[in-house]
Amino acid sequence: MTSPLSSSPAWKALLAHRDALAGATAADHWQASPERGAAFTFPCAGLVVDFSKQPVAPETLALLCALARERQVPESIEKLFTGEPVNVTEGRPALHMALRGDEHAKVDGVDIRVEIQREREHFRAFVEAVRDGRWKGATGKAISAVVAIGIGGSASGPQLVLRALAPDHEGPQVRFAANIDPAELDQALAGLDPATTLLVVVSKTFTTEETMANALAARAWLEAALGPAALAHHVVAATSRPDRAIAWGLPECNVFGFAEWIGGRFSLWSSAGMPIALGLGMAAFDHLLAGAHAADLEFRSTPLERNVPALMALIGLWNRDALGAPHHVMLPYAARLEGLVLYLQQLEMESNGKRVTTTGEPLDRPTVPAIWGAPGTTGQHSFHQWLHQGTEAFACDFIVVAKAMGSDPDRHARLLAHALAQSEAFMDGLDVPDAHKACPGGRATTTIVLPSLDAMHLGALIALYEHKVYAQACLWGINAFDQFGVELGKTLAGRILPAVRGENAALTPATHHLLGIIHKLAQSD
Ligand SMILES: O=P(O)(O)OC[C@H]1O[C@](O)(CO)[C@@H](O)[C@@H]1O
Repeated sequence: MTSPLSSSPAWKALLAHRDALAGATAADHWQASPERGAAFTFPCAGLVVDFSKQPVAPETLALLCALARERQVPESIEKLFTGEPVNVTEGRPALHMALRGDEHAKVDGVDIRVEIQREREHFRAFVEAVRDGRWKGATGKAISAVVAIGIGGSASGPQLVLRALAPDHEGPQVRFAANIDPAELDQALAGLDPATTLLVVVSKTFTTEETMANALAARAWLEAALGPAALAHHVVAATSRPDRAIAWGLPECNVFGFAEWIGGRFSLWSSAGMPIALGLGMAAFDHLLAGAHAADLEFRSTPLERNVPALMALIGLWNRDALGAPHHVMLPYAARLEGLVLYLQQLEMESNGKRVTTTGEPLDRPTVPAIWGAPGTTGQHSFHQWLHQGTEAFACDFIVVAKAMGSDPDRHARLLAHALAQSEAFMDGLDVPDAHKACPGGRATTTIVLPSLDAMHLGALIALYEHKVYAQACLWGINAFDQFGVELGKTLAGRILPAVRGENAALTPATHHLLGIIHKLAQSD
């Protein structure tokens, strides 16, 4: 049984400390200690993370680290890296780090490095053949476009990375189709020539409804133009169930495997990252892995007091559970990091959106806050009003890139000025007599600075958040690696579908009522 946080002596000490702080904000702490910048800023894997605008005093960090020790976070980190079955409900390890470093040797007594190496070589040879034109389509033409079909963790990582890095790399254009809404695949295929298009079906399970329906439709599009024999030249799969991909009709050599102990939302480092490697090249893919590996090494070996992912987790817990902030807003000040918000929503909310402990007892504290956001400066003209003058408590992460991206250093300077201005405004607010114009300030923010937006630093950034999520799960005593909550909707959709199609199906009165409205409107002129 995992003991509840509220009975923990370290947690009680933190709550007493919170009460003693009497609502002191980061601005108050800055006023008391103008040197605090250096004390609350830490490097990690080439990034620099500034926690100085968080409402924490040195003693807060010390107490949070004591809590982490009491909750055995260092031991849990070691369990993660040594391949213990930290995914307790599914009885398996979560060893995505093994895809980006070779110090993780064994699962169930078997040396996993051999299989990882074999899969990576198969993957590398294929990616290079496609990119240099040796891989030919059914009519002898090289591939110039890739359509990646997958959803959730089988899409959002590659989408994030490609949107961030494709402008700096040559390669085939890569499009995505995730949603079962036919509009999405139609749009992804629009204007493409089947003879020069490669379909990459990414699905850990190879059963996900959206992916399988889209894959079938895309296959029909291909075969209508090139005939059934084209499949072997134009479709590949990345999956942990190669048997299913082969049964679906793919030749074995077109199927790129990855292990079952790689969770979907942690899979971009595996063959599920195929769209990344095809779009950017193997060198960039290797750099992405290297950046993440650097973050892994630091997470595993740095003492808690300077361990950035652990501090992100602890300060997140402080804001969520001690100060009661139900929102965590992600503000990448880089248009090319647009995909980060959706990616982090799945990573954090699918992992830690839980209400029971690893042993099934109800939790006595709230878990992950709602994760949402948008790139700055776009979001400034949308929800920032709510952030500055709304009534809800939130914490926020700024992600900024120091070196200019794009064609115009001056607009990059303006972008940075806005990031700095927002972070200052959130902390200091505006104290004026006109209540309509006053901003309370006192908002908690962390700023993560990337020297430049490249594969290495992006890999490190993603790994920081992965490890934050795990450390936070350890603090709450929950399993970050399952997602049983998503199953209910899938089962119900399967039951309701016949009725939507006009066939017989038992519906609840409420669903019957709503479907009646939809059917009526669908038939109206
Ligand atoms: O890769 P698969 O098996 O198609 O699953 C896609 C996604 O569906 C989920 O299982 C549930 O949304 C995610 O965890 C996963 O990333």
